[in-house]
Amino acid sequence: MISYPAALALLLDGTRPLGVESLPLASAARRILASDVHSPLALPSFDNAAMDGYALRAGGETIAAGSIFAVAAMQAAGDGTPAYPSAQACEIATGARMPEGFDTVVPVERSERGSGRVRFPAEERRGQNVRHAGSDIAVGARVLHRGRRVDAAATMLLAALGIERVEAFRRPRVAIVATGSELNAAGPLPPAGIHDSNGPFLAASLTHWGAEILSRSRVPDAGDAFANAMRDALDAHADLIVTTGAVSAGRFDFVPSALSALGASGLFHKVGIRPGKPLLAARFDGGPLVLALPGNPMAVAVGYRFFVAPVLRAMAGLAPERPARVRLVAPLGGREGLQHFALGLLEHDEEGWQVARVAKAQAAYRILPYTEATHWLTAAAGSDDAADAWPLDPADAP
Ligand SMILES: Nc1nc2c(c(=O)[nH]1)N[C@H]1C(S)=C(S)[C@@H](COP(=O)(O)OP(=O)(O)OC[C@H]3O[C@@H](n4cnc5c(N)ncnc54)[C@H](O)[C@@H]3O)O[C@H]1N2
Ligand code: MOO
Repeated sequence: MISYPAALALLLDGTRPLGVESLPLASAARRILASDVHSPLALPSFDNAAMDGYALRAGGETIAAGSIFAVAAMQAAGDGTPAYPSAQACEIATGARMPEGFDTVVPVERSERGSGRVRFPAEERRGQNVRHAGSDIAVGARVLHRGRRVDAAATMLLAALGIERVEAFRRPRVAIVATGSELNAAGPLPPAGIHDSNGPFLAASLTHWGAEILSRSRVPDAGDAFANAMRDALDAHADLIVTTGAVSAGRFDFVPSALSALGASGLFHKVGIRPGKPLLAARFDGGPLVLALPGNPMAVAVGYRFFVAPVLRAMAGLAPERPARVRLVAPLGGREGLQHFALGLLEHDEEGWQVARVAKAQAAYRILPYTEATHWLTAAAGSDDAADAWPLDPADAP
């Protein structure tokens, strides 16, 4: 049986970054940048006031308490007047451009206004409350890296720089096939029926990642439906097909033989992990990778998190994810020789340090602990009281 690191290496070896497309910023939310972004502007682009108040030419290092200045003008945000050559002081709004030669802003709360003049009762420092051009970002600086997700913060930055289009990796095209004659859509169930939860889970996870879902089907354990779903996915030029169920050792576990009958070459079947051991990977020559996840819900969650997600990262040109190392409240446990993926909760100890606890009552068929967990935990090399912690959803990983 192949180990998890060896299985992952096989998958990543055969995965290349997808193509690149240019997108308007408004359509780029959650996409992954395919090239570095350099700033076309300085930010701020001009010296401006950090407070509503009075812009001054200070003269010396300080402005003595009780100083009186003549007020010549009002500089509002958006005003383009470059200079007031004969003025000592002008009223100014937060964000308004500092007129040429003005170097200091005194907030309005520390001023006493008279007619045509202003008095400052306390001593003030030269240079205060001015936001200098380029003090956030210099022209030409590399501000976002290739591989960065266009999240809300990146969107704010790109918009501030006036960048209208970005280069992003094409979205991976994924087909989802849930197998099982027991599966039903939401609604009343027949006596031995269950609701399909793996299909909706994968669709939600992949959508959140930013994949394009080509199709999501539910097929019984007999007949041609599975083969037809595979052919449809091939015709639609899927990059990846994710199936669930029918991959283990039982009489109805037809997925391995069906895939090989369709011409897919097996990469591995059964991995030294728990849960998710019966997982299978195959590839259609010149076509999509197939990840056939075992049917139990936690085998699907692990299959998505530790097999599908690393492939999605590689398709977006991203380096492998690095987990955080956390202190464990109690050892992870688990059987020797298998790599265990345990649901965990990051909590705070009495002193406020973050520590990890393994979620109670985990089993491959139990869904409730998954909804209560915050992270996946795996054993950290050489330590019983530490673990590697992976955000529950890989879309949240940097
Ligand atoms: N004799 C053996 N039996 C089993 C083995 C084994 O090695 N030898 N492995 C066990 C493990 S581990 C797992 S995991 C399961 C995986 O089996 P399959 O991939 O063949 O999956 P199914 O038998 O089709 O389903 C397993 C389980 O999951 C439920 N299921 C399936 N699809 C869905 C879905 N879309 N939504 C919700 N639940 C689903 C299904 O009803 C079964 O209860 O096999 C063990 N057995
Ligand atoms: O993958 Mo199975 O769910 O290990 O029990």
